[in-house]
Amino acid sequence: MSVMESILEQVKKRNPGEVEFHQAVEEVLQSLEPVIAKHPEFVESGLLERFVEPERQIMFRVPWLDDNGKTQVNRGFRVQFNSAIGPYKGGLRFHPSVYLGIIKFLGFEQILKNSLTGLPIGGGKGGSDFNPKGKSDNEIMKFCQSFMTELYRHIGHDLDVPAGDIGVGAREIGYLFGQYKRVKNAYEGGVLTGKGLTYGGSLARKQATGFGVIYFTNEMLKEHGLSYEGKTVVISGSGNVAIYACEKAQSLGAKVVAMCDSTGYIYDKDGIKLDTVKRIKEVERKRISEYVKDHPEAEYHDGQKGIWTIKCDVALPCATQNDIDVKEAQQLIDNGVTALGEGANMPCTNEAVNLFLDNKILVAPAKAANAGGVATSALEMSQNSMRLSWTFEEVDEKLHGIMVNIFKAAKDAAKEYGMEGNYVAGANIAGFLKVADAMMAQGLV
Ligand SMILES: NC(=O)C1=CN([C@@H]2O[C@H](COP(=O)(O)OP(=O)(O)OC[C@H]3O[C@@H](n4cnc5c(N)ncnc54)[C@H](O)[C@@H]3O)[C@@H](O)[C@H]2O)C=CC1
Ligand SMILES: O=C(O)CCC(=O)C(=O)O
Repeated sequence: MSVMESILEQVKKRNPGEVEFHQAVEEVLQSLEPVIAKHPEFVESGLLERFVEPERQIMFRVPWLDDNGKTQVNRGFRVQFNSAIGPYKGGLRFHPSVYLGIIKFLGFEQILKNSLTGLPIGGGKGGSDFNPKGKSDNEIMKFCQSFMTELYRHIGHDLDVPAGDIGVGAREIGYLFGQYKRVKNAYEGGVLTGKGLTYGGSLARKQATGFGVIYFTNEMLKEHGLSYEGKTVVISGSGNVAIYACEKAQSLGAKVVAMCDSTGYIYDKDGIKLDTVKRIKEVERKRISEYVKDHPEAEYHDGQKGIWTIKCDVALPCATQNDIDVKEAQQLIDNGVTALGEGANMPCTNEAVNLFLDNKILVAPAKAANAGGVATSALEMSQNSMRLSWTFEEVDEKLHGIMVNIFKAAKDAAKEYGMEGNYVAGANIAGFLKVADAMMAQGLV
């Protein structure tokens, strides 16, 4: 049994049933085979065994009263995975599917993603199995207050800095920040990112992940003599990442023809009218099916997976994990897809990614392509420390520069390790080397 196989076996044994975490670890370990061959000291020092084991995992009860005065109990999580290069940093996800395995896979991916940004941030992730869908504002606030009443003792601007993810946007961050300030009796702006603009948030954070996906994929397309101009694009999701990926792709001349939510997808052959999607999702918080009321020429279809049967040049999964399996990947390939940009975290199964790569489809991996969000969170932390605010253009320019650098790092690492054009392996290797170097320097901790 190889070193990597035995580490993966150990991960499966130690974390039974946490299939998403196993999947994320397996994918990364595979890419690191050539790194280990070049760096036997990583094996000798047991670095990989430490790399796949979170530094700390916190699970807690979150009791709250619903609008009927009934007690509800959810479970809260924060996995502080790796602090070799900076304080733990990563979002909070509120979704009924959340359990320790999901948070652990997200925290693990966050280590490498945050390293790729070139900024001093370690990896962590948190969340709850709380379902915000259908809850009143009052219930969301009560839940957030109860969640923070426990979480506050585990976070801090030099310790662990949460932000948003699925189900956690500006509204939730506001309630979480308010409660943190109250229980700590201190205004510590840098303890959360994704804050509102009136209390320490950064311009362009809202747009950053989606814009970053397009900046990264655009670099990848350019490298292969292509561009977004005139390309047909399909985007899964209609949340924060999907909306701003759509906006930037459209501004580069692409035609985005489809988007979805967890119930179904819309197909507008003339191009999605993004203002309508923003109103439905950001203001009214309704279903994507509402779109066809404004645009009867468009189609709505129940079931979200059907979106991948639509012919496109570029596919951008921006919803959730394992959205694209082998079946959907094959449909995209048969329909002539050229490039895939992962906006969501781990939106493709490992088998689907390998199928794309075997068919010479360009793949922009999530850890690199969606790193613009956390990078801009780190820029928000910098502004909080300096007690000043940059303009939208300043932040956007820095974000663009970061995404260009990440592409170059992934490209160069892939080439150096004999896998030219494989940005999946390149991103894993480039992200890992920095963390591994810091872990070696810091000794057995
Ligand atoms: N918000 C951020 O800054 C970042 C988010 N991400 C990732 O991007 C993805 C989307 O996150 P956000 O846009 O922030 O969340 P969001 O809560 O704003 O939107 C989530 C979207 O995904 C859809 N969705 C959720 N579960 C689904 C399912 N089972 N099937 C189909 N669609 C589903 C929702 O309907 C919604 O359109 C997630 O994988 C998240 O981890 C990655 C980097 C940063
Ligand atoms: O902005 C952040 O700190 C985290 C964003 C996030 O959760 C992610 O990159 O997946």
